[in-house]
Amino acid sequence: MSEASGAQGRWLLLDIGNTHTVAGLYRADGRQEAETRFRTDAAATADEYRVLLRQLFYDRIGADLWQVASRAIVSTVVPALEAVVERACKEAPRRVEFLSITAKLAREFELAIPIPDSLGADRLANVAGALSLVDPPLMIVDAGTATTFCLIDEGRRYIGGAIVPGLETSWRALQARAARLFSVELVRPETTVGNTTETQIRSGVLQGYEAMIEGMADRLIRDSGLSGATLIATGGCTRLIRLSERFRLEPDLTLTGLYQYGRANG
Ligand SMILES: Nc1ncnc2c1ncn2[C@@H]1O[C@H](COP(=O)(O)OP(=O)(O)OP(=O)(O)O)[C@@H](O)[C@H]1O
Ligand SMILES: CC(C)(CO)[C@@H](O)C(=O)NCCC(=O)O
Ligand SMILES: [K+]
Repeated sequence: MSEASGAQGRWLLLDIGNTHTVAGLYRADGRQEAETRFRTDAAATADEYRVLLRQLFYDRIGADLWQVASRAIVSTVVPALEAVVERACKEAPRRVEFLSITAKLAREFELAIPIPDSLGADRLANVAGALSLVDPPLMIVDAGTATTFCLIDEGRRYIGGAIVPGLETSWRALQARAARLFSVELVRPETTVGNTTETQIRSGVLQGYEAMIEGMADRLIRDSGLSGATLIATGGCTRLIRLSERFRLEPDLTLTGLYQYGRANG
């Protein structure tokens, strides 16, 4: 078998968030070969997506993504980009099957909520990913543009959670409204007691956010009755803060879930 044909049948996994898109190239056996991250542009065209993805992956795998990918599995929380990425796949030089995560697809958990279609595709993927790693009950926190919490009970039922403005989202909102506050590099301070504007911002924005996540986790577990739940954390913001040891960090959780959806569907 030639090198080129040996590298076919890869799965392109795309987690399109409101701020960033994470793209992974996976083998059908679940092994990750490459990952890349770029800004989400809700106005991007199918041609732009195809070229951008080809370039980003060429740097990592030294091959043309569109020659090696056989399918694309996509979670998007930006509705306009679903059709765009589907077209990018359709117009690729070789056939790339397109699968978009919705509440209607086959999955290995139940959605025990009144409006299943309203749940973000990234959260569906997170639940699928978490269940492939640990036994329920479990709670997921994903800290991005928004910070989402998802609760899954012992019977593999998603029962609900919470949505909180993201760390950077809330800090930017405050900067826009407070005339005397200025931008600082978000480096975590060891103490919550700041004695300059700069150190107080670092304390409040970073340690304050940790306190929110730790406190919300306690309340969600208390109110759901899911005592003993395993706590899983993901999202780029988890790099800026330090959560307690009870959180298991899984940076690739959403991609892992997209892979699980791919296995359950086709
Ligand atoms: N690979 C990375 N290297 C350094 N910092 C990162 C990285 N990924 C994320 N971050 C930091 O974490 C923040 C949030 O990242 P993440 O990608 O999870 O969320 P987002 O892009 O803000 O949201 P969304 O996933 O909703 O688009 C970023 O703004 C950045 O400060
Ligand atoms: C909450 C976000 C923005 C997090 O990315 C996304 O999952 C979303 O748009 N969700 C829709 C609302 C919901 O999940 O209930
Ligand atoms: K995300």
